[in-house]
Amino acid sequence: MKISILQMPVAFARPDDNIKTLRRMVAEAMRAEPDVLVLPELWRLGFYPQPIAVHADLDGQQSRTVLAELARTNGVNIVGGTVANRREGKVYNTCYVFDRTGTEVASYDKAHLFSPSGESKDFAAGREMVTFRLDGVLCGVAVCYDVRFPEFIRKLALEDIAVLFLPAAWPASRLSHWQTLTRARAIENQFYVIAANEAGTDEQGNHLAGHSAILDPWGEAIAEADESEAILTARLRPGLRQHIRETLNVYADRRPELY
Ligand SMILES: O=C(O)CCC(=O)C(=O)O
Repeated sequence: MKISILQMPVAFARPDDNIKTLRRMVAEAMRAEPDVLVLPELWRLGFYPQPIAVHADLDGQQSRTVLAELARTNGVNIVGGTVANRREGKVYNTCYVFDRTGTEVASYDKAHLFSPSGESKDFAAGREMVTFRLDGVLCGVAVCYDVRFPEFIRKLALEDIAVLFLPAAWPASRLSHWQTLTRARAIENQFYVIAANEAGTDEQGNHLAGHSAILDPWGEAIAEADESEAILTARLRPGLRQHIRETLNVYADRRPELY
């Protein structure tokens, strides 16, 4: 499986400009013939204009239409970052996933909302973990702040996912946390982590960390971006996870009766 992360620079509260950037970057990324494209968190708006209910995409319709079309016309799977979407009077921070035919195969509402920035007041929290298959590979998704909750990620790991997608809008001021936590989740769970962050500084002065990375199940970054706009591509090795688990099998040595 070949994966390309689109480390997008996001224009604050300007969906049409962001959709243009997305289309440009998808066209460029497709030259490497990836199997999966991965977008960052809140790529349509930035993190995040208020009141969010006014800016949010109604039931994700605009975003889902664009993502489904890009998946279908390019014949590529898309893990669509996240989109603020309004449904039943609430706003969720949701990741939509599409297969190569443009069919939506999963959607995940971010479960842990970042209270320091007020996200937990403005958004409603998801209530479910989500797994899905892309080209037959079992995958899971978590969003940004979710990475700070290892018990949540471990639950996804116990579903036996091979790849964790992690769209984010992670600030530059906590870059070391981003790098450490994403790597730790890959090492402790022995799966691939596809950490897809935004790039640049938006009009509100939010300085995003960039540094998207593709981490293998040994915790090595097989591809890593710097701070600026980037398309980051790497091929996952199908046998590596199995090999690592045969060498150092933390799953066999767990003591769940103690915790
Ligand atoms: O956990 C952090 O430091 C950043 C989290 C965040 O920005 C988010 O969840 O959107």
